[in-house]
Order: sequence, then structure tokens, then C-alpha cells
Amino acid sequence: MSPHSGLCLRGFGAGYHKRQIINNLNIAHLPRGKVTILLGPNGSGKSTLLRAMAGLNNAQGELLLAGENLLAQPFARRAEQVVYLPQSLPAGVHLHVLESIIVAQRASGGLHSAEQQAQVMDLLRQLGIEHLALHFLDQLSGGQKQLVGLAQSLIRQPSLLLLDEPLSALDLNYQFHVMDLVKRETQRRNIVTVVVVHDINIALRHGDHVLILKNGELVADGLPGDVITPQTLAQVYGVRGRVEPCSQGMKQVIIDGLT
Ligand SMILES: Nc1ncnc2c1ncn2[C@@H]1O[C@H](COP(=O)(O)OP(=O)(O)OP(=O)(O)O)[C@@H](O)[C@H]1O
Repeated sequence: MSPHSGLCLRGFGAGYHKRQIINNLNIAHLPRGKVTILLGPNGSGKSTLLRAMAGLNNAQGELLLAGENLLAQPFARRAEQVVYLPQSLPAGVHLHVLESIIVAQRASGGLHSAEQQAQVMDLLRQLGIEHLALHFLDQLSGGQKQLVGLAQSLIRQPSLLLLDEPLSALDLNYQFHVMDLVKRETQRRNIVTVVVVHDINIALRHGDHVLILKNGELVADGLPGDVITPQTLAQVYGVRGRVEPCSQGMKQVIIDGLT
């Protein structure tokens, strides 16, 4: 596949009014149809990077999607292509789940109502939360809200999907379910997806590609099995870890302690 069809960052910078967090970041190619996992310690700049890509923080340099620089586009045009799911949904929204997803769908130029509703219900079914369709958002649990946020993001049909810790409030079953769905939809829609997680084993198991940030700098960019090594675990997180095959042959990380 041509590298021009995916996402490429050149001399990318991001930060806040008085504080630059990321300087001159270069990422050669994040492929379409693949899930890239973004790892890094607390405060390393993961959310800042995702928010800047979505146009929600200051950004400089080039953010090329299929060769087109998103930073040069008006915000409304970029918002059609890029969806960012924050770590938590805004509080105090008194809509029911179905309405909130239809609002997101309309914001990106949706369909007519019967078709709209069928598409939303199908997505809720795939996420295993169709029973929550008529519940109010402000009466859901943390994990249920997170699943609704994911439905709001997926319904908008972005070309670049940025998910900031979408698993943090989910139980083990939903973590697997969500990563499977995100992977399936990323492939089916042939989009670029970047997911922030803290669980190294999720990255190993579900990532097609891994980026690791530390202090706003890229310290690894490659296949999960190539970049998640005892050396990077020590360098990035200050832990002693082993990467071992489990009984089914899949790689897993075991942490023995601090370095
Ligand atoms: N609104 C803000 N204004 C100024 N600095 C900020 C702001 N938000 C975050 N920062 C700073 O930017 C740096 C990177 O924060 P960021 O939230 O991007 O990290 P992260 O890698 O997503 O962390 P975590 O894993 O803890 O969510 C931190 O030092 C943080 O203090």
C-alpha cells in the first residue's frame, strides 16, 4: 500500500498557550485499515498529541492524511474527517443514549430518521448495549458512558479515529469486545485508528502497530512484537519485564518489578 494513503506527521508540534509539549515529531506512516496503539507514561503527551491532531490544541507542522495536510484545513472540514473520543464524556448532558448518538450522526450529515435509528441500534447491538438505548446518559455507569462515547465516535464515519483510553473503565469482557469491534471497523472502513491504552498486553494482543511517547518524544514506532521489549519497558516505564509466549503461543508481558 502506498505510504501516502495513511497518516504521516512531519515536524509536528503541539502544546498549550504557554507550554509546548511536543516538538518536531516525525511519524513516517500510520497505515489505513490498521489499529495503532499509542503508549507512554503518564504526562508523556499522548492526549496532547491526539487533541492537537483533532484541532483541539495548538499544533504546528504537517499532519498528512492521504497526502492532504489537515492543519491547513478549516476546522469544520477537519472535524468531518477526524473524530476524537476524550477520556471522559462531558457531564450533565440530559439526553438518552439513542438521542445522543443520533445527534452525533446528524453532526456529520446523517441519513433520514428510520435508517438513522436502525444504524444506531445496530451499533449499540454490536457494542452489547442495546438495552441502554432509552436510558439517560447522566444515569449510566462510567463504563457504560465510555461505550456510548465509542458509539458516538463510530457513528460519525471518520477517516481518522482517535480514541483516548477508551478501555479505562471497562471490564475484561468489554475490553476484548471493544478492541475486536474497533479492529473490525477500522479494517472494514479502511481508516486510520489510533488508540491510547496503558495495558501493554492489550497493545501486544490487539495492536497492528505501536507508538511509544516519552516526555513528548517518540521513542518507538513499529510492530508490537518488535517495540515491546524488556529494553523499552525499562527505558520507558522503569520496570523489569519479560515478554514470553503464553500456552497458546501469543506473546505476553510479565512484570517482575522496578528497575
Ligand atoms: N490544559 C493544559 N495546559 C497546560 N498543560 C497541560 C494541559 N493539559 C495537559 N498539560 C500538560 O501536558 C503534559 C502532557 O499531558 P497529557 O495529558 O498529554 O499526557 P498523557 O500522556 O495523555 O498522560 P496520561 O497518561 O496521564 O493521561 C503534562 O505535563 C500536562 O501537565
